[in-house]
Amino acid sequence: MDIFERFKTAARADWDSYVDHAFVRQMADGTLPQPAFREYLVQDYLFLIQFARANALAIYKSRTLADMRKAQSAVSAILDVEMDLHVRLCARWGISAQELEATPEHAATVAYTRFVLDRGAAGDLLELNVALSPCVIGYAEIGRTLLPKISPDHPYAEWIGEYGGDAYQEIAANARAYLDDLARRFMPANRFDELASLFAAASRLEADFWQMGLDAKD
Ligand SMILES: Cc1ncc(C[n+]2csc(CCO)c2C)c(N)n1
Repeated sequence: MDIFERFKTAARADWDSYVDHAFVRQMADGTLPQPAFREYLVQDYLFLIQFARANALAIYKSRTLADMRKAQSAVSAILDVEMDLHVRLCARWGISAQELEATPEHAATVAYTRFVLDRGAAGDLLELNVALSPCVIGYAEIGRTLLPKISPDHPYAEWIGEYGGDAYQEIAANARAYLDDLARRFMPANRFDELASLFAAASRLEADFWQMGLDAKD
């Protein structure tokens, strides 16, 4: 069992509240109201900006060039690829770049991203990567579960195809292997419980992020 599987098992209820959230179920069956998805998209843009900062923090927390390069490639993936993809997806949903820039962060966005940045700032490279892992790896799990259930004309096919597709599955598999490597290097047995509760907290904050979308009023 790799470390990610051990965290998931220890945090089962919180993990399920995230990957099996009502937002995800409604996205899967196509009943998710469009305003909920739009609210999610706008806040996810703001989330990604902070997520890039958290990966930049991982460069600073690294003590080897190999670790610095891992974090650097995550930063460039977000800044050079993911942000553009996201802005284009938003445009197809009628959300302009100006609207993305002008919208303030929702409390759920602030809570999640600043929690990750704070734990990362106070802790070591492993702690920061544990805080980031539900985000990176959870989306691959959700995409993989949803992809076989949808047809190409499904309203959320593009989002599901992105995260369920081979390219993203490989990114997440690499992140999972890297987390395992970090745990082998930096996690004595007596650190497991503390890191598992950090993993559980990040999973709950992901669930709250979905809930923010569902609570959106048009
Ligand atoms: C709330 C929220 N959680 C996770 C992701 C997934 N995610 C975040 S950054 C990134 C790119 C990794 O290189 C991916 C896939 C998201 N977008 N929004």
